[in-house]
Amino acid sequence: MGVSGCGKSTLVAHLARHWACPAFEGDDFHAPASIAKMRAGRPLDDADRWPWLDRLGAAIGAAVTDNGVAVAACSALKRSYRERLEAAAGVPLLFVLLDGERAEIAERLGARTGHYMPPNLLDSQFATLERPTDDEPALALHCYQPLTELRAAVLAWARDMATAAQR
Ligand SMILES: Nc1ncnc2c1ncn2[C@@H]1O[C@H](COP(=O)(O)OP(=O)(O)OP(=O)(O)O)[C@@H](O)[C@H]1O
Ligand SMILES: O=C(O)[C@H](O)[C@@H](O)[C@H](O)[C@H](O)CO
Repeated sequence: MGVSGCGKSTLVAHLARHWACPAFEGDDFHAPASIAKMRAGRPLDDADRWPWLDRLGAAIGAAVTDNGVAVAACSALKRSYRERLEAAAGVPLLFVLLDGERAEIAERLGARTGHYMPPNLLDSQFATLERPTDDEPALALHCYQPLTELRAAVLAWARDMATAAQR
């Protein structure tokens, strides 16, 4: 989870390779009207996001039921979005926040090509972001770290969470 361009899709691809598990790209679950809205430089609102979270959550839930584990790249900016996603999945979810400074993420977005999300929506992404609090099953990492370090941190944390859940 995290704002546009923080590195969600990149990390998810690495984790899916490691776990040999299904991977979902949140961008693929948006309604065409939502993609058009973002492309036009207008941020999504709650009404745009609820059905999107329901579709993505259902896909995650089905994959976890079949496979035991799945990973997904989803902004999940507000706590209520994370709760909605988990309710739609029907299985416990763990969240990894890729956090960073606006300037550095803006630089990454500026360098990225072939994506519909305009960099000028970054301010609204940060304004909407509710960082997970201590009572959420979430790990916060700095998105500037090399991917190998991000992956290692997630794998170690997920192992600990799985062990704790079995106790
Ligand atoms: N750990 C990293 N270090 C350096 N660059 C990275 C890292 N992770 C991702 N990037 C680069 O940052 C850009 C954004 O990454 P990515 O598309 O994975 O972000 P995202 O959060 O999935 O974005 P969106 O939500 O807009 O789809 C890409 O150009 C990617 O190559
Ligand atoms: O909640 C949102 O506003 C959206 O999910 C956006 O974050 C984009 O879909 C995505 O991140 C692509 O850049």
